[in-house]
Amino acid sequence: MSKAYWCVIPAAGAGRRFGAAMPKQYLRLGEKPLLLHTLERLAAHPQVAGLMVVIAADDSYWTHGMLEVLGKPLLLATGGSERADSVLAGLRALPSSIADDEFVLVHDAARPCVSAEDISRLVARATAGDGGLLAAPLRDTLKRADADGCVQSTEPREARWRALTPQMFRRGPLSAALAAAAEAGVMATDESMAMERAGHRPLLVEGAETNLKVTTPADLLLAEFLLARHVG
Ligand SMILES: Nc1ccn([C@@H]2O[C@H](COP(=O)(O)OP(=O)(O)OP(=O)(O)O)[C@@H](O)[C@H]2O)c(=O)n1
Ligand SMILES: C[C@](O)(CO)[C@H](O)COP(=O)(O)O
Repeated sequence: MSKAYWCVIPAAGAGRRFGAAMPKQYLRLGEKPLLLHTLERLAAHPQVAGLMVVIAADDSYWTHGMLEVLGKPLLLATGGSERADSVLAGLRALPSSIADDEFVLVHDAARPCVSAEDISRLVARATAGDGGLLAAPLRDTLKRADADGCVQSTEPREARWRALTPQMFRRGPLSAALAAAAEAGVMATDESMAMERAGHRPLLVEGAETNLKVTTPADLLLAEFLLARHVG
C-alpha cells in the first residue's frame, strides 16, 4: 500500500473579496458547506493520512460533527492574520510523530473541486524530488496596468503558470522557510514562494483548471456547477 501523508488545510480566512455575511469556506455549496466538500475530497484520497484544519480563533461556524464524517484523523489548529501564518501554525500543530523529513500536503479550504487524479500525480512527482505544487499553464494574454488603469505592457506568457494547491514539501524545511519569510517581513502567498526564497526549486505539476479557488461569488457558481456534475 502506498504511503499516506498529512494535509494542512488553511481555513482561517475572512473571505473579504467574496463579501458574504460569513467566511466563504462556510457558504453552502449544494447541501453542505464549501469546507466540507474540500475535506471530503481530501479524506477520500488513499494517500491522505490525516487532516490538520486551521481555523480562525473567532470561528463560530466550525461544527464538530465534521469530525466523524470524514473517516480520517482530523485535528484543529488556530490560524493567523495571513494565510502563511495559518499554514505555519498548522505545520507546528501536526503530531510529533511526523518527522521533519516527511512530506506534507497543503491545500486551500477554498478549493473544493480538487481531483483525486491531480492529488495522486502531485504526490508521485513531488515526493520523487524536493517537493512541488499543482499549477496550470497561463492560457490568457497577461497585461500589466499603468496608474491610469490602461495597458502599460503585455507580459510574456511563455513559462508562466498559475499556482494551485495542494503544494507538497517536507515538514521541517517548509516550516523553516515560512518562518524565515515571516521573520524577513515577506508575505509568502504560497508555500512554493517561501521554499523558492529558501533556495529550493519546487516542481511544477500540471493540474486541472477546474481546481479553482473560490474567491468571488462567480467562483462559487462555477464550483457549484462542477460539483453537481461530479467533475474532479
Ligand atoms: N489568514 C488566513 C487567510 C487565508 N486563509 C485560507 O487560505 C485559503 C486561500 O486564501 P483566500 O482565498 O485569500 O481566502 P481569504 O483570505 O478568506 O479571502 P480574502 O483574501 O478575500 O479575504 C483559504 O482557504 C483561506 O481560508 C487562512 O487560513 N488564513
Ligand atoms: C495558495 C494559492 O491558492 C496559490 O495560488 C494562492 O496564493 C492563495 O492566495 P490568496 O490570496 O491567499 O487566496
